[in-house]
Amino acid sequence: MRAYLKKRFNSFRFAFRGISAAVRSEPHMRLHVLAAIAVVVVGYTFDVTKTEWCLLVGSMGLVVTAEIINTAIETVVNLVSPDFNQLAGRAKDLAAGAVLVAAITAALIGAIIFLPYLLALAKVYF
Ligand SMILES: Nc1ncnc2c1ncn2[C@@H]1O[C@H](COP(=O)(O)OP(=O)(O)OP(=O)(O)O)[C@@H](O)[C@H]1O
Repeated sequence: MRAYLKKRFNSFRFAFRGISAAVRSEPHMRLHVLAAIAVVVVGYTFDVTKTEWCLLVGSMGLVVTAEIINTAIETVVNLVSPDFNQLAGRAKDLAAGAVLVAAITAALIGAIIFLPYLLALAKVYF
């Protein structure tokens, strides 16, 4: 039982080490984290509903997850194919494409949620 718990604990430790490595090594990852903090601040400011929070949290999780997987793919490609190789390039382009799709999806969800709040605020002031 003790060995089992230690193994599970180590799995979490390695996973957190992976997240930390992505944040430290990837400028894009730091941008996603900053964007997520901004979304949380704006969400609190507008007092968005629970359903809207779920969509925002889901979107942020999607983008950060995609970026971590992209970083993992880039790392493996660099390991197995440090020299130019068409397939290596395609693998990296595909992984980067996944991040872009996740980011566009998150941006659209953010716009759908926040635009009505922003328009209501604009009506009060203008
Ligand atoms: N070994 C390779 N062979 C062929 N093309 C490559 C190779 N490495 C990179 N490329 C091409 O260059 C592009 C950029 O690669 P790079 O490793 O710099 O990724 P990046 O998106 O700039 O990563 P980062 O997130 O670190 O900024 C890839 O998407 C791919 O098209």
